[in-house]
Amino acid sequence: MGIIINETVFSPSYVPPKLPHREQQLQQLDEMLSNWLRNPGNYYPRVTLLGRPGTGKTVTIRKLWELRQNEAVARFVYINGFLYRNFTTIIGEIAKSLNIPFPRRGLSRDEFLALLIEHLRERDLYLLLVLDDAFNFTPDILSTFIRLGQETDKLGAFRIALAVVGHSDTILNSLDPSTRGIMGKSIIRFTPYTKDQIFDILYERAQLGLAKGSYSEEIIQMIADITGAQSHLDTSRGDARLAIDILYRAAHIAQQSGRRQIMPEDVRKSSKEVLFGVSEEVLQGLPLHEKIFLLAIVRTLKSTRAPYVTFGEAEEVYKMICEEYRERPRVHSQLWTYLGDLKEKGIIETRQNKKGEGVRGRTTLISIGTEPLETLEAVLVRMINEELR
Ligand SMILES: Nc1ncnc2c1ncn2[C@@H]1O[C@H](COP(=O)(O)OP(=O)(O)OP(=O)(O)O)[C@@H](O)[C@H]1O
Repeated sequence: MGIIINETVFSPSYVPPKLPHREQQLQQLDEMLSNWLRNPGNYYPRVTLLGRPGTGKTVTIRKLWELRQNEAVARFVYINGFLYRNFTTIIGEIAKSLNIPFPRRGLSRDEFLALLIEHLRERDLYLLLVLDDAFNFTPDILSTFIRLGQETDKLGAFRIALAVVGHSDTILNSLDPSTRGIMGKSIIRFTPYTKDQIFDILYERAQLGLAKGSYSEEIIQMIADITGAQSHLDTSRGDARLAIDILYRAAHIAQQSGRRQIMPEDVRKSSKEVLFGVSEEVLQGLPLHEKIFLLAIVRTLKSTRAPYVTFGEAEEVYKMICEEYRERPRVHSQLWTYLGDLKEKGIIETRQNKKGEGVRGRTTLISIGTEPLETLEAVLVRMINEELR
């Protein structure tokens, strides 16, 4: 049996049974929408979901629908802004998902909109319209659909609830003030996932999709470390999609090589496929002893085949390499400075060990997640040799 036991778990449209760390957002959405979904028509609910890519906006709104669809009178209509950008394709797609016969062209925008509302009234349909990745729409088109929800039919019913999904406030700021006013302040924010949060998400996904025993907590942690944000304010990371992708690719690589377990090197390879690896220029710019220290980390990781090494282990190996090269080792505190710099440059990751990880006391654990060790070692050795020649 292979490592990946359920492919669908890794597909983009999959909605997992649980959404760790999105309980609050889900509840907010529920409060804003579920009454209307059950008993629509009296008002126009609208909400904006904002957050960086991969922070769970789409999956959270899909989850809300999954939870409420049985009791809902309204329908769910999902429009992806990457796929449908101009007015006629959007309105055509709405009609298609409601099974409404609709002319493709020949009407003005206002006529199309009036026709849609009329069809909704005739068939007594209500819809929760989700405009995902709405930054792909021009402000003009977005405004049109925001305003559409304000229209009532002949009987005075509001037929539409609207969820606009985007990456940042820019999407609202680009609207004219009165349309922005319609969306109001009902914004739900999705902050970048921290390392611990990504860990939880990945662990659940691994349990659902991978064979038992094919992954270790350390492997999951390793991926969480390279993809998770340092804090909720760190917007350069925190993308759950990327993390899941790396896990999937690593599983695939391990499976392809006929193994039953994912190894750290699989993670390095797969993350290199999706992240930018370490550039040679950055390596070249490091001081000689920072290079040697990095080489020590690489060699320790290689020889132990573990995802992490301790600072102490790396320091030992560093001293040995210095001896080889007949270099005087730099002092302990200098190595700490190097470590900080290597981390800053995204070449290594560090974290404090947790209890029971087989290391006594609190130690700093060092890992390299984005570059296969072989290549890194070869490049470093070449650079160090050149410098010492
Ligand atoms: N809290 C979570 N629990 C489990 N899986 C999650 C969670 N958040 C995100 N994911 C998963 O991460 C991936 C990306 O999530 P999603 O598509 O919802 O992100 P998004 O914020 O809509 O991103 P984008 O702005 O790029 O569209 C999906 O596979 C989703 O299932």
